Amino acid sequence: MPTLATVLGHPRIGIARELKKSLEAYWGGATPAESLLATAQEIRTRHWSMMKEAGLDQIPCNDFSLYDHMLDMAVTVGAIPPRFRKIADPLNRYFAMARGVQDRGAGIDLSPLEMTKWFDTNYHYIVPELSADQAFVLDPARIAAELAEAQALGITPRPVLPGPVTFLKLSKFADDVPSGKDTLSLLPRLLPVYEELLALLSGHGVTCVQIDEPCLCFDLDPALEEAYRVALSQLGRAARRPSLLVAAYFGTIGDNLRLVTGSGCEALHLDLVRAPADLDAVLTALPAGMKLSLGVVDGRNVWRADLAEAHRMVRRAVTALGSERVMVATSCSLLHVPVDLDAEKRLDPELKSWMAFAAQKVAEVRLLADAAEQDEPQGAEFEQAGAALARRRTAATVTNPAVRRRAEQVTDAMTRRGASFGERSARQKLRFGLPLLPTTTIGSFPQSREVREARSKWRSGSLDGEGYQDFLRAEIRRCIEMQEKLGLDVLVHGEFERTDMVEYFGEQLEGFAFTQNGWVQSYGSRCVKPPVLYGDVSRPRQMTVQWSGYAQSLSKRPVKGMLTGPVTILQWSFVRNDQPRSETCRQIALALRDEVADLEQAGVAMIQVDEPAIREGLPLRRRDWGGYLDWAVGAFRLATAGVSDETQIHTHMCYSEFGDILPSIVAMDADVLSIESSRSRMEPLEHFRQHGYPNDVGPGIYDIHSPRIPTVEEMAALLELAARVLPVERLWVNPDCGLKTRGWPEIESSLANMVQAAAKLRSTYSGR
Ligand SMILES: CN1c2c(nc(N)[nH]c2=O)NC[C@@H]1CNc1ccc(C(=O)N[C@@H](CCC(=O)N[C@@H](CCC(=O)N[C@@H](CCC(=O)O)C(=O)O)C(=O)O)C(=O)O)cc1
Ligand SMILES: N[C@@H](CCS)C(=O)O
Ligand SMILES: [Zn+2]
Repeated sequence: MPTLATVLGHPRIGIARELKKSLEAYWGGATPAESLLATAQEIRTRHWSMMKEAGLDQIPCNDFSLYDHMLDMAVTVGAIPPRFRKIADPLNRYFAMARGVQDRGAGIDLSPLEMTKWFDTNYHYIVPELSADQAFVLDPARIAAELAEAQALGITPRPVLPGPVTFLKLSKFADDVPSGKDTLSLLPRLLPVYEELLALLSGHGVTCVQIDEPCLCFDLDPALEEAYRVALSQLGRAARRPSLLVAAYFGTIGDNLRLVTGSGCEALHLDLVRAPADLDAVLTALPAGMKLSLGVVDGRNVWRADLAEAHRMVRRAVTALGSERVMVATSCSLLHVPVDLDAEKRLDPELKSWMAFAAQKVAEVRLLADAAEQDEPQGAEFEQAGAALARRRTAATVTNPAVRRRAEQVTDAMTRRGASFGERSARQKLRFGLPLLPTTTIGSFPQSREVREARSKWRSGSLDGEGYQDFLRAEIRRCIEMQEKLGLDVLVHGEFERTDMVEYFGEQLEGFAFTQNGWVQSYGSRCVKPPVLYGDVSRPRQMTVQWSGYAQSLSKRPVKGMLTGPVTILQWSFVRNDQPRSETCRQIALALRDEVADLEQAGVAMIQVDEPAIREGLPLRRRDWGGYLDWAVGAFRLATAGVSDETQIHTHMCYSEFGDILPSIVAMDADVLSIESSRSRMEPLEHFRQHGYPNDVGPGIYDIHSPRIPTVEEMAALLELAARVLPVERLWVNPDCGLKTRGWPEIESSLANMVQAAAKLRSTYSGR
């Protein structure tokens, strides 16, 4: 049998974000469920047909989702939290779990499930919420329907399931379950449902199922290791089942390899882009008869594969195992890359020749599988790929000698503020004269339809540069007036000029390129278009001074300058893979350092440098954390430490648990740190207390992910909790994150309540 070609999953939003548009139309009541379901089916059909035509041997199914694949699995195994069970319609219930429901007239207020980062990616999954005595019941309707759809197209579908251990490890218990209980304890109850599902799939003619177990790339504690031992061998022994491909990705499987090799499962997938050294280890350890799927085409980036290098790996595997035991695959699901490079009409042709999106990666996988028997791969495709790579390695557009010289000259002193936080804080207090518990926001205000339309008109030429600038200045003015009216103490300009907090900065910097359709799902219907960082980074002009400077000129209150930090720009871009990420990050930091200096020079006395992605960038293995955190914290400090002691540096983080990297957050030495904390009822602050976090903190008290308007009382209660944990003199009052996804009326009410909540606490604490 020849070497098979496959991928681990496909993007699902559609090249023109059809799923996003259809979802939002359905949620807004503009279209019925049937039209959403029809769009979803069209997208699936198009993608399956494309993969079939490209000649993939096994094609993923059940990797599609209307919102999120972890939420889908929760529904499939019947993990529906009690508060949603009274919603009879399955689709309404599904979206209620994802987004919450509030109908004040009807007295309904259901908070959604939590959402958090999917490993070290910018994708957010819905966290399944389990009860202490959780029972699991199979609901195979969706999987079976999707399978039938795929089979009707004449393809060989390979259903993809989040594996039972990863599913439980990434789940949480509901708040009323006493802490200390491990979700893995539910494994004995969950496994029979997986067995039942496998039997059902087998009955429907499925020959292979992909069990996604990216948690195999973590360091396993004894409980997790035991869970793997039990789960994989129990599934391996299951009586009636298709063959099982256990997929580990996003890192090295390392020693955890033995948990799969000893399991009785038929195949193992490894991420050989992240962990090329795993190949040798697996070739000696793989039991006779077990197949190996080689993740040699990068599912996390947009660069064309080094086909010669990938081919060498395939050859090593084929020589050791025989071609029938080898599959060629992408390193992980293609969820993290855009759909088709051919749709890009404006990219520089040379840069484009270095790149590959999902459709091109599918072709690369096929090509490599076809060449598996050849010692020297032949053909135009291999030659073209080699030539493009050679040109990329020597391209003048990639290297900027001045940037390199400057990066080499960075000194430790450049990463240190002049005075200690205590001294800086005293000077800043004198300068700003802020009240106890100062109120502020995180930066963005609604990206309304008008804002998006104005930008769209400017981009298409129907609004000229001056008109667009006037429009943005009017938005800023309105935003400043509104914040003054609400009584906020520290203002922001509102970020109306940004499409996105990374794309905007990429657009201002040299070394980045942009796509027209390079959308990647971030969560639910929300997408991002990561810029492509291909060369040395420099700042040809000021990026934000005109907006922040203008905003500051409108008010006597301080207006925070607003930048995205170097690690977040790096993390949320498609980054060059021809030099270490640390080097690229340092270049971005230097460009930001210049912007920070210009803001300060322009009279902007508070500057916020957002780093929401710092935790996300953490490698899966703990032994790699120190190296990453050193350069990541160093880059933030390099970007921010050039200012005077009287200039106040803020930073902001969200979407992640920060407890385990607190020493590094302390080392960032920002004067003020705002964090997301309202949904977890200030839980993160306990870590801050334990570690003695020394600088100012703004714990979010307003959940901006939900349209519901928090009351004065509930926000005051959250502040009260915060004040019990940290000194009130070091607390700020703010929402969890930016307000760009919200509407004006709801934020006016919410912020008014937030200001009142601060006033309430201020009167309690100021006399003490
Ligand atoms: C803070 N977050 C971010 C992450 N990653 C980023 N790269 N950026 C982030 O901000 N990761 C963690 C979180 C994730 N959160 C979000 C929140 C919201 C979005 C979001 O709303 N995305 C938008 C796309 C934003 C954008 O680029 N907009 C463009 C294009 C707008 C558009 O669709 N235009 C229309 C025409 C105009 C119209 O009529 O409306 C069109 O092209 O058809 C812009 O503003 O110009 C989304 O739509 O999903 C993402 C992550
Ligand atoms: N300043 C940004 C941070 C988002 S994480 C915003 O307010 O949208
Ligand atoms: Zn945020």
